[in-house]
This record gives sequence, structure tokens and C-alpha cells, in this order.
Amino acid sequence: MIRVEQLTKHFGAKRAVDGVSFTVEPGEVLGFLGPNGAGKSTTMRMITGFIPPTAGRVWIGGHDMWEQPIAAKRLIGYLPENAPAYTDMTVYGFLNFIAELRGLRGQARKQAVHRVVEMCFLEGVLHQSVETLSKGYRHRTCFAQAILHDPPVLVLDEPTDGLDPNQKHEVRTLIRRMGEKKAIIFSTHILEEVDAACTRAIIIDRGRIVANGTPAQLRARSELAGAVTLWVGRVSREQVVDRLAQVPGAKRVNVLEEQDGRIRVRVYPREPGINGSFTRAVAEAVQGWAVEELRVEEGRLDEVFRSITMPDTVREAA
Ligand SMILES: Nc1ncnc2c1ncn2[C@@H]1O[C@H](COP(=O)(O)OP(=O)(O)OP(=O)(O)O)[C@@H](O)[C@H]1O
Repeated sequence: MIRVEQLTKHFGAKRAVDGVSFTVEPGEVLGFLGPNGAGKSTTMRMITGFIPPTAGRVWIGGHDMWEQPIAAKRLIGYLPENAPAYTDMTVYGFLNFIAELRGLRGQARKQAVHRVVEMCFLEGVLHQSVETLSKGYRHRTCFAQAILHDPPVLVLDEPTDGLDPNQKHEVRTLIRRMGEKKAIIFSTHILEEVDAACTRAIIIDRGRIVANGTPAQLRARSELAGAVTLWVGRVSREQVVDRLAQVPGAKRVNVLEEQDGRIRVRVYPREPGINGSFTRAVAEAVQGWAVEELRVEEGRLDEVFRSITMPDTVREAA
């Protein structure tokens, strides 16, 4: 549904986006992650046809964005960063105006406005002017505008930015629900959103894609993935470190905590990733000890994010 090939944007000497390619199909919610200035908004502006690329192409539903822009844009709902809107209109007036621009008339327009007002919980502010709305409600109004024509493609630039925790939850739920049928791209800085709403995530850094996979695949790239964390008692620190260091496939052992004669320790596999034989080897090595807890780590997205986008500054998280 969305196809992006070798998309590139230069601003003078600056390469904001550098050869980005990916596809998104209906039923997929793609999380777009990256540090500030990585090129997320610029990529989204090119995908939605707001700015032309320096090189590369975009197809929406098979329509080339530069050769058939009207057909391509008709399929897209776009929530830009900072959620701008016509602030002197009422919410109701604004949504009706956008519905008209989208070619909806009469009963169809009424129904479309009613549908998005319900979906975005706007009943209480319908007759308030946009400029007097709180940030969260203004944001929801813009979100409603983006989905008014029920487009099969949604491009959402930081859709939960500035919302309170309840609103964030509602928007994620909405995205997940709409993502069952639509092709959705949304950018975020919040890694837990990737788990909460995305079927796949792309990490972009300095204009380039540096990782692309399901949340589980990305987590598996974490150094922590497959590490085994244990609480053991009645055994010395030296014994624990010595024995665990000899487990086949172990890379290193870290003592994380010592408390009342108990030790919390973590042993990392040489090859990150969940691996039953490594876990079994650790379990065998500690037989006979007072093991109070043994946990296999899944890996953490924040660690992967940091190690990919700031490779020199990764520090271990306990
Ligand atoms: N119109 C412009 N003119 C010049 N440089 C620009 C322009 N728009 C973006 N840039 C630069 O391009 C780079 C990518 O910016 P972009 O806004 O796409 O990043 P981002 O990943 O969306 O960042 P953030 O997470 O902070 O929103 C940045 O260095 C930015 O300063």
C-alpha cells in the first residue's frame, strides 16, 4: 500500500534523508523511531507529498506521488507534527470544512463527522473554537481531521506527543484498532509505544534506516536478549562468578546486587538471543545452590535503540 524507494532529501549540504526504502501493507502499523533530527518528519512530509524528494520515489496504493498526486493523496490521512489547525473555527465547523474539502456532501458528510467525533471523543468540545482547546483536544481534533475520509493509509507524526497518559492510551488503542485494516506509519520517541501499537518498527538515524523488524526481532538484538538473571543465596560471590563464567556459551558474568547474603547475578550469552540450551546450561551450573529466582531476559528496546543510534555511549542497564 505504501512503497518508498531510495527516498532522499538534501537541504543544502545537509542530507536529512538518505536512501530510505520500505513498504507498509494494510494490517501493518509501522513505528518510525529515531533520535531528534534523524529525518522522520522529513520522510513523512515526502511520503505525503508535502515536499518533493531530492531523489527516490513514493507509491501510495500503486499511484506515484509525483505523477498522480491527487489519486495518491486521496488515500492518505496525515497528522503533521505540532498538529496545526484553523484555530478560529469551532471543532464542528473545522471538521465540516475539512469534510467538504474531501468531497463529502449531505448525509455522507454528517455521518463522517459524527464517526470521527465519536472515535476521538470530541463531543464535549464540539462548539468550542480550536484556539481555546487544551493541547490534547486540539491534537485529537487534528487526528479526527486526518481520518475523516476513512483513508486506507495513515501517516501520523508523533500522534501521542503532548497527550496525558489516558489520552496516550486512547490514541494507541485507536491506532491499533485502525491498523487491523489500514496501512499506518507513525513516528514516536516513546519506545513502549512500539510494543503497544506497532507490528513492525524502523529505526532511522542520520537519515538512514539502521534497523527494521518486529518489536520482538528488535529486542532480540539487545545484548540483554537471552541473558539469565538469578538470585542465589548461601554461596560466595567468587564461587558464583567462577562457576557461571564456565557455562558453555557464556560471554560474561555481572554481579548486579548483594543483599542479606543473597546475590543477584546476570550471565550473558556470547550470541544474544533467546536460546534454550544456554538457559539449560546455566540452570545445570547452579544445581545444588539456593536459587530463589531464575529469569531469561527478553532484551530491551531502549538498549537496542541506544546501541544503534549512539554506539559509543551504551552503558549496561541493570
Ligand atoms: N526545511 C528545512 N530546511 C533545512 N533543514 C531542515 C529542514 N527540515 C528539516 N531539516 C533538517 O533535517 C534534519 C532532519 O529533520 P527532521 O525534522 O526530519 O527530523 P526528525 O527525525 O523528525 O526529528 P524530531 O524527532 O526532532 O522531530 C534535521 O537536521 C533538520 O534540522
